[in-house]
Amino acid sequence: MFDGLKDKLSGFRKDVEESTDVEDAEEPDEPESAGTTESGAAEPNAEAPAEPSETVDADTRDEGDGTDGSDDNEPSTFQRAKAFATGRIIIEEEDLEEPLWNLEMALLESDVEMSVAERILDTVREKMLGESRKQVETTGELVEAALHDALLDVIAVGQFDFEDRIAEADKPVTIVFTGVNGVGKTTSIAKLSEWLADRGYSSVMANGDTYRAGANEQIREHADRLDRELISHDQGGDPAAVIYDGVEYAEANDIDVVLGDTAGRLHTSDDLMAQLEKIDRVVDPDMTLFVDEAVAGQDAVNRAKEFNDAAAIDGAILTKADADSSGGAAISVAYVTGKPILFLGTGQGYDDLTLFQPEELVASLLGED
Ligand SMILES: Nc1nc2c(ncn2[C@@H]2O[C@H](COP(=O)(O)OP(=O)(O)OP(=O)(O)O)[C@@H](O)[C@H]2O)c(=O)[nH]1
Repeated sequence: MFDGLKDKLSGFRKDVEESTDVEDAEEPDEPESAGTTESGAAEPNAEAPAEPSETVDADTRDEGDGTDGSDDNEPSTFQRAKAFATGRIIIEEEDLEEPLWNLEMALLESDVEMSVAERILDTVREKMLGESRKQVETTGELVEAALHDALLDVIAVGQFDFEDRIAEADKPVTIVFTGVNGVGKTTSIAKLSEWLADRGYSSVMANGDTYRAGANEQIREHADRLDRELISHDQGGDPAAVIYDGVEYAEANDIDVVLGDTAGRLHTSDDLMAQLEKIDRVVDPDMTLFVDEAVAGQDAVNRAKEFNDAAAIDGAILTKADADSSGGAAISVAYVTGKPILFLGTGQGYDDLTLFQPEELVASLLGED
């Protein structure tokens, strides 16, 4: 999952390391950095000899000089001071120019939305040139920390605990699903029904997609396989009325959650809005979830924005993440809509629905797990 993006992010780390290595190699063989660094920080040890041939990552090796008698495995205060004094863990703006340009291109190629890529670059730049550089020991760690914060900043927008939300809401909880056809919306409803059952919540499906021929049969197959009740009306019926019947059924039968499908995009966003507004008026759903496929990349991001503009969504489910190498939609949807991704679809089975956890995704993208 998202392997292309993982490779590109590790490319940035290498770029920065190479760019700072070149700088080191070019440094003059004198301790002329004594005084004040470009950042204005005072030199902790102006006597430290410069060692221009060393790379950034070698700077914390204990050279056995015994200056402060510290543990062999720990970089000594002297060594940290020396690294700092010789500028080896200080990243200059110019060191970042080319790596950041490459990173921007890599993000855009991975279908990360433009404003999201810019936000990531701004955060990386700020973290790498800012105070945090003093707390890390190598360029690799600095890049890692900056990317971690920058990715989390965009991915975790609006996150809430879905399970808590279900647990705390009055029952039945009504969830309406919206999104274009063909992206895995119906399968996701079935998967969520199973996910809820695994956590002790019963659910009923209501087919508000009264627009498309064959929609009833399609969702019926899932309902039958999972042994769930399905509420449906004939094609051409009123979607709000179907979901209303679903809520009535849930109330009468002590069912915890109503999962209401809808017809997705109608002819215009006015139609869509009118449909969802009517559902809002008639059943006042607890959540409206937008479903799209991760593999659609930039198209999925644009649709998420469109649907959120037409009728506010509460969160998103990205399907087919198992088949997506780029990761652009997973990185971008929350930042662009202000609403969180709540689940990833990770396969065709009913169990292939994974709660979206920003920290875990970032760790996996950066190879930290
Ligand atoms: N690999 C993979 N396939 C998926 C995933 N989710 C759905 N699919 C497959 O995508 C295909 C379309 O799924 P459906 O749920 O039928 O999608 P749909 O026709 O868009 O449903 P509607 O949106 O209601 O029209 C099916 O073959 C699903 O098995 C997923 O997370 N990973």
